[in-house]
Amino acid sequence: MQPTLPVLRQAVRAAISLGRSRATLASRGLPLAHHQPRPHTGSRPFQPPPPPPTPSRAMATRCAPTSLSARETLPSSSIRVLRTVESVRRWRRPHQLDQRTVALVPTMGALHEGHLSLIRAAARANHHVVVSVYVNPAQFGVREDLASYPVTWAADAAALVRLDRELADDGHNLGRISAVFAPRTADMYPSGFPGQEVDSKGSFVNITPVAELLEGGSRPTFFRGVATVCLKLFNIVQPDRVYFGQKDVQQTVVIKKLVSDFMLPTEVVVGPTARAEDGLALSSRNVYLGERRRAVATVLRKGLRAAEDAYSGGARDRETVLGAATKVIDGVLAEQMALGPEERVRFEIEYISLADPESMEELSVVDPARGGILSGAVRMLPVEAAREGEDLGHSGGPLVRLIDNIILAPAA
Ligand SMILES: Nc1ncnc2c1ncn2[C@@H]1O[C@H](COP(=O)(O)OP(=O)(O)OP(=O)(O)O)[C@@H](O)[C@H]1O
Ligand SMILES: CC(C)(CO)[C@@H](O)C(=O)[O-]
Ligand code: BAL
Repeated sequence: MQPTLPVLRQAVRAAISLGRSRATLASRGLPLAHHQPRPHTGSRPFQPPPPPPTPSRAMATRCAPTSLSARETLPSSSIRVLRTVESVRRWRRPHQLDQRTVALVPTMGALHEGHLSLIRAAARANHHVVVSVYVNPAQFGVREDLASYPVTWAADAAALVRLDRELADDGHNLGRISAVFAPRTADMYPSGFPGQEVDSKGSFVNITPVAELLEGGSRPTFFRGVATVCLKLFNIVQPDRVYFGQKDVQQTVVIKKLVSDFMLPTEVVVGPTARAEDGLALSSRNVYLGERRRAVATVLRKGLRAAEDAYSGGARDRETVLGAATKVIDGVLAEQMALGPEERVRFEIEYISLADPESMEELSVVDPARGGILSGAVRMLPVEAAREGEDLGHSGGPLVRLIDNIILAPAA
């Protein structure tokens, strides 16, 4: 049975006014989008590491050591492909001695312009850029669809080679892409993969309370997995700088705390959110929307922009700032629900937040000297009735969860 407009409206309001991390309508499962691997067309295929297994302790410890050529590179490029901790350490050592700066851009692959913008920023300011491509099972909840997370190795390799050429041709960069680090789970979790359950035992990094809020409320093991894998990556690569995207704003807060609380000798650089022309934040998951849902997926961005406008217009209190977002989101919902099942798009706002930029705690009033973070998550529900020949997105258009945010900068 599908929720009625008033019920959906009420859920949006409830989530906003209570600052909760889940709307009451939202179910707890978080299916991630499915993926069709793209065929490789090049003559020297980039051999990907095995796709992420559905991890189990037994599987992670059973994996055989990788035996690959010592000097593997991406096709037609000098970009080294490093697969083991030891190979990164060997690559890294001379750069420590010759005082060349090394930047790390951690990714889960399925590269898009957002990732590339981070790599460009890293190349501008560092001698060497290492891009890690690793779908970290520990940050996926047990009900999330780790097995079908997009894995596009050949396309990622081609994108990195293209970008590296662009960086070489542009005289303004200090460095280029020197290496891709694509490890296996057995290498990243040498004691055996600890599992994805909330009560899994293992060596974890917990950055609380920030990791429990908002995204962490919806995805209870998410930031534990992110902080743990990032600490591993930082220890392996020993980067002078690490680059993260503002799109995952709470992740940047968690990483900054990780770096400062564990005295890691690296600088955290946050790159702006790369967006499509209509403002939708680029995300690996957008390909699963299909044209109909893609057109409405900007609803979160529109709501956040309205809240930002309210703030710019002088509003400081939560009700007025977030009320502006609710009004816009309600309007989009009303428009959609007036349409028939073959035309409309259904969505659920999971949360809309106005939070402190350092703690991510909800604010009732914004102190302009500190600023704030407007953020939200929307669940784009599968279409109810497909039109004849309609392209519903990759894998038939599953539920897609999207996030976005706007930083309310502190007054100068
Ligand atoms: N649109 C974007 N603009 C800038 N940075 C981005 C953008 N999208 C992702 N990033 C950053 O790229 C890094 C790797 O992110 P990730 O590989 O998870 O991509 P993603 O598109 O966010 O995928 P997902 O759909 O799983 O959220 C993170 O630091 C993330 O914040
Ligand atoms: C930082 C990260 C690569 C850790 O797996 C991931 O959370 C991501 O892609 O944002
Ligand atoms: N960009 C965040 C990675 C994730 O959603 O798991």
